[in-house]
Amino acid sequence: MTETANHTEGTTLLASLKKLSPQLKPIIWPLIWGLLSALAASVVALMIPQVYRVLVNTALQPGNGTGGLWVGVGVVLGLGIVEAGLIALRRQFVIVPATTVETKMRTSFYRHLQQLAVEFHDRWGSGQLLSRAMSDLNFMRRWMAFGAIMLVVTSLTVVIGVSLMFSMSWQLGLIFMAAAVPIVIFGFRFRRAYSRVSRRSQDQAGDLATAVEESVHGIRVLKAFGRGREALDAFAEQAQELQSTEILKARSLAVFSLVVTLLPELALGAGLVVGILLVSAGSLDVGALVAFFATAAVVAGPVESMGPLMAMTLAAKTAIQRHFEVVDSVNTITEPLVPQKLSDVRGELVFHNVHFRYPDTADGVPDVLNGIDLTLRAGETMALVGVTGCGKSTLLSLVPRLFDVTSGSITLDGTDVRSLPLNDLRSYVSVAFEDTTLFSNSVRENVLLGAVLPPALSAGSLSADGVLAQALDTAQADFVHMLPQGVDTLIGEEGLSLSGGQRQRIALARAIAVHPAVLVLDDPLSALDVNTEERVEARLRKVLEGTTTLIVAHRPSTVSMADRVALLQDGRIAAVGTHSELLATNSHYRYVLASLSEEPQDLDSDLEDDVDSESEQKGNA
Ligand SMILES: Nc1ncnc2c1ncn2[C@@H]1O[C@H](COP(=O)(O)OP(=O)(O)OP(=O)(O)O)[C@@H](O)[C@H]1O
Repeated sequence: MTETANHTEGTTLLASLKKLSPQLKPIIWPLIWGLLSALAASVVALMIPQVYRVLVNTALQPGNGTGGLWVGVGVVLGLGIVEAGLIALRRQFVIVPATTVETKMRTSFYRHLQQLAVEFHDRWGSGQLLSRAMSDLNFMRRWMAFGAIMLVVTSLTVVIGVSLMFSMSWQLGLIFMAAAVPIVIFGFRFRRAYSRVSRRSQDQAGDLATAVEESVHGIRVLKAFGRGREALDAFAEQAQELQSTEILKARSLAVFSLVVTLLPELALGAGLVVGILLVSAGSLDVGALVAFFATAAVVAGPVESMGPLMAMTLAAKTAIQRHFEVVDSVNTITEPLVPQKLSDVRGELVFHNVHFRYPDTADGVPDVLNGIDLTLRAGETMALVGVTGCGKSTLLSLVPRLFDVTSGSITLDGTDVRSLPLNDLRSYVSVAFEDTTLFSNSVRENVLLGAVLPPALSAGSLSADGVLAQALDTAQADFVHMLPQGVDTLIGEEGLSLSGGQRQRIALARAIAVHPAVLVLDDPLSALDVNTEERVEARLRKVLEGTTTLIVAHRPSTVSMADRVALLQDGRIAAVGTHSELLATNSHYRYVLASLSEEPQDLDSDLEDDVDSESEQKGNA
């Protein structure tokens, strides 16, 4: 299930701006200067018709010399240059502050996403988060730097311009104003309809981004099952829905723009007739008539831009809402109020009557974990066994607090894991999952992701290269040395493709490189062939001596490397003992073991073995 639109319709623009105010505060002065520059540019533009008025009434009158005319032309030219300069100044004032705010908001959005619990990410589609991090913030920046300023300036320009028009002729001014009444009424209706459709289009764009992300991520599955056609059809349908919304949005804006352009034009047409009648009746001079229409031409620009500016403002309002829906999401995995420090971590891990249920579990369904009591002695390796779906991965995810227990507690050396600072806990507990995620980085960076490296390492400890080599060796990931640039080869999504087994071994090396006190392994060897697994286990046993290890086992060979085995059944630990003890005494254990899967094949690893043996033979020859 993915979260898409938490519609917060009814939120006013003012409320949205209030949310944005902490971000706007530091740049308020550049924004004000930008606004003043834009306003000054508009005032200068409105002064030009007044020069025309003087020119028509004086310099252009018969008998006057050309001197006044040239002065007038010079003034108009000068005002034009000043107007252009002021427009450039507005950009200069706002560009850097607005992009700085955008970058800061994007970074804090990303930081918040990282801090939010896994439970949040389970609910939200990645495309929704992507579109909020990218296009919504882009909208906001463009609105801050341009839309908001121009909306204020445009409104003021219209007010000043219309006042000037009234001062030249109140009759013509009234005719022009008559057009404003239907525009205002229509504007209110437009605002409500456009807000709704703008929200829909931004949400649909997010869903579409999720669809692209999912199909790119799962391209192999789609191809293997020949479902490309269906995926394309579903995508095309979604894209068409977005297209319909965009058309609706554009139509709504087009109608509004038509109204705000057409009505003033009609009013001006009527005004021209009345104006000529007024001039011929001697109650208006020609200069004032010329200036009236020149001012109307200046005012027409801002009036026409009202539609797009309103649309931009409403889109920005939606973008602000969408942004804060994520930023205001409460992090359920929080730092302890009174953090406790562990001075020397031994690694004794105890589960005390642990209960857990996923937040969206239906009423009446029992807890996934229903009273887990389990003790892992410091340094011991314990395998966790149970039928599929019984909650093994869930149990493991509670140790590094990817989820928190619903009740009960988990202690590390007697301290509740919820009392430890999260960073400390996650440096004591290292995890490798069956589904491996590698980042678009070099092998080196992937493996050393969580490792504590010099100068933080104490004297006598391994260098970064030493840690890397040891981790790769333990995880039997020596194949990386055969990659084009060795450990500096780019892997992950944008790098070299690796086999499932190779990916698992790098992920295992990453967990080992941390040198944790507690290692939590969620079936990380599932894609390895038996020979490689045996070699990995032999190395692991040596390197991880003294490391408490909890390993989910799906194969008898994994179970056999453990000191003890815990059997998970119906949300509880049904039995704990050595492999042979449980085999002898527990029928459910025998049943689970018998149902464990056949050994998978890591074909690349076989190939590596072939290459290894070939090179050995060549070496011997
Ligand atoms: N994020 C989640 N939200 C809701 N329910 C979940 C979530 N993850 C797992 N579950 C449910 O919790 C139960 C236990 O799942 P879990 O993955 O822990 O089992 P498992 O024993 O590790 O299974 P397997 O051996 O197949 O890996 C399952 O019924 C599963 O559907």
